[in-house]
Amino acid sequence: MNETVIRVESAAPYDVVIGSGLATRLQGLLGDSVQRVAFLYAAELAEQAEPVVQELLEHYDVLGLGLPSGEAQKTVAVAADCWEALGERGFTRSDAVVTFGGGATTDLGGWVAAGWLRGVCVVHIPTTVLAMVDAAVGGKTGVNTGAGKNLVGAFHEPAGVLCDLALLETLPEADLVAGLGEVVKCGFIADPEILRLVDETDKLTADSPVLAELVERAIRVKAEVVAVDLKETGGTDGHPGRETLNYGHTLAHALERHSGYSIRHGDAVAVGCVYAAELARLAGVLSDEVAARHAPTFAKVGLPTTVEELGVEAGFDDLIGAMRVDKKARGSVLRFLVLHDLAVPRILTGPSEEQLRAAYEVVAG
Ligand SMILES: NC(=O)c1ccc[n+]([C@@H]2O[C@H](COP(=O)([O-])OP(=O)(O)OC[C@H]3O[C@@H](n4cnc5c(N)ncnc54)[C@H](O)[C@@H]3O)[C@@H](O)[C@H]2O)c1
Ligand SMILES: O=C(O)C(=O)C[C@@H](O)[C@H](O)[C@H](O)COP(=O)(O)O
Ligand SMILES: [Zn+2]
Repeated sequence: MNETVIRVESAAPYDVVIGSGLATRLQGLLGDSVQRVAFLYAAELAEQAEPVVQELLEHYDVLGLGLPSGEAQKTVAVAADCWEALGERGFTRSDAVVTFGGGATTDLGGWVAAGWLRGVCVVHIPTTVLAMVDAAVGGKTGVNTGAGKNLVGAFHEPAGVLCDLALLETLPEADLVAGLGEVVKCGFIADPEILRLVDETDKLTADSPVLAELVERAIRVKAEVVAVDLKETGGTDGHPGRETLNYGHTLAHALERHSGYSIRHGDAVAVGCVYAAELARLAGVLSDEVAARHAPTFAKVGLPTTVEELGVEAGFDDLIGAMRVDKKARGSVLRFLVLHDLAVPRILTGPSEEQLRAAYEVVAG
């Protein structure tokens, strides 16, 4: 397969490489001064990780750390265990972390790298669609706390991201579909061609060329946004900057927390985007037509579009508390990323409780 390289033009630019059999790229990304590499991998992916481990063993002193499955690894305790292991092995600032797994692993592993000695080199090898198009790119790292999702973390950009599409062959269909939640999100916030491709394609599988194009397009959206506003301080000319990537996430994160993290992030994002579209329509800033395009497009790839389809039992009052710890909130004022049109993202500040509830009725199911 041909390689595609997308450069993230941030303060310390790095490449996102899309291709197959990319392990041999690691040495070039890690540089010559690295002696020790902590290889943080989703333990259930030990077999898929073997070629990467062999490559690392040829060049480095490797500390393998297998992590719990999925969201269970995104805790302060798991990160603390990793830091203890790095300490015992004498990791210095010239050593590095390599992650291998889905978004939960790149978030946790990225934060371990961000925290160790206040920041060491990290390279991500994402193994899910979601991690390739979103979590591994852009340097947001972190873990969950009792109050909610991703509440502790740091911005810590990788030295590179290696997206081996062949790894998607073992990804369960439900996880592949969930990853498309973030891809369709990118279609609405920035690249409507994504929506056209989704509307015109019947089934997206791991080996489909359309999937490869969607992955590439979504990475380009993310790379462009984080290059101009890494730390989410805001955009210019009314563009919300990095907060754009948070479309649908205010409700999504609250639903994830309420479910005890038993639902997939990408599924929750799909419902959250339908909610944000309805909220924007009720606030009078989005047309009926664009709002109505949301649910069918997410549903086209097999994503849920109501809370009922997500399998979560929650009323509005069960969720509003968690929505208030959303990072876009300021004091007691909620701020939502909404659209004024396709690819025209804006912030909606302080919608009324009546609007928040009315929009929820539409997605409740
Ligand atoms: N930092 C960011 O910018 C960012 C962006 C989006 C999402 N996220 C985070 O990413 C997480 C969701 O990531 P996810 O959807 O990748 O889920 P995940 O990391 O929980 O992975 C889902 C499951 O798939 C398994 N898996 C991964 N790759 C596989 C493969 N190739 N074959 C077979 N099984 C495989 C994992 O081990 C896990 O059990 C959430 O915690 C979310 O908050 C972060
Ligand atoms: O990269 C970003 O910025 C995003 O908002 C991308 C989201 O898809 C991702 O889920 C992110 O982790 C959410 O960020 P958070 O700051 O709300 O935790
Ligand atoms: Zn997300």
